[in-house]
Amino acid sequence: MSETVSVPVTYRLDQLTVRHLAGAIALQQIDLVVGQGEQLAIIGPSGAGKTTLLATLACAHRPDAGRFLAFGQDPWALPEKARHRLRARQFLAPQTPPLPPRQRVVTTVLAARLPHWGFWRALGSLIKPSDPGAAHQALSRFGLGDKLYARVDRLSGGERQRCGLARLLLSSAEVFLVDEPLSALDPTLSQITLATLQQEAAARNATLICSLHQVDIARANFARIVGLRDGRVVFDAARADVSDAMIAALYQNEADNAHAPAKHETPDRLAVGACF
Ligand SMILES: Nc1ncnc2c1ncn2[C@@H]1O[C@H](COP(=O)(O)OP(=O)(O)OP(=O)(O)O)[C@@H](O)[C@H]1O
Repeated sequence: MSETVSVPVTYRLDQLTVRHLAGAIALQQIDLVVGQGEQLAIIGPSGAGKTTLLATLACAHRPDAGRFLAFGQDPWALPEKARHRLRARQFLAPQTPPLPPRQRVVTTVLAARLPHWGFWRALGSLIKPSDPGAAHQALSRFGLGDKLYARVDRLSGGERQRCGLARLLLSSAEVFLVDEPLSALDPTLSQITLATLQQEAAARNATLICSLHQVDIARANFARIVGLRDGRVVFDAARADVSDAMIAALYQNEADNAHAPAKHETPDRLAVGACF
């Protein structure tokens, strides 16, 4: 983000370092400024730190060093309740949303409204969905209108992923942090899904930060691209300034490592499944 443009800053990271519980550094010396309403893609090889960065921005993962401000505040200097309120302004959509398997889709999608409902309305909606029309509309935008009353565990992986994103539409979040939303989708659904996310973000001037493995899609659809590798920002540039050589360097040696086991594929993988 250009410092001369006077839009409110959603995130400011200065020399941020993040470790996982095991002690391994996942992000190091990250400098990043993201303005309200900006849309940017984070790309980089597997294990680069994309998911960790999104979790950190969502205030789900505490940094170890450096400065982190979300909406101008240091979330980790706030009391827990205030930090929770800050989290509620953001929607973190994980790659595999942790949806209750036996629930109907309509109930799952409407859960995005729970923070705004009182106890009795929330309880009542579990028995009789309180606004199925809104859930249907959100699902339809992701091509899932016919799944309103399906059970979550009868959905395909890609349907489940879009069901999680339909929740995002019903949230009141000012920031969408979306982790690999296209990983289980075919090319047509990928286009629909990304267009829906970008339109919704633009319509409510929400900040959209999306991690993507599809480099071509990132370059075609996002004005700003951040390249991460080994936990560091390799480039943070306008799309027009991202060259094929920069992309090649970002993914260099990926093919050599293709058969090595990913070191983060462990059962204790960061639990950032919540949508706030
Ligand atoms: N719970 C965890 N405990 C320890 N290390 C972890 C944990 N989760 C991730 N890591 C490590 O942190 C680094 C960044 O992982 P992260 O999942 O953020 O990368 P990524 O770019 O999202 O990868 P992918 O594209 O494969 O999803 C990796 O080295 C990974 O092994």
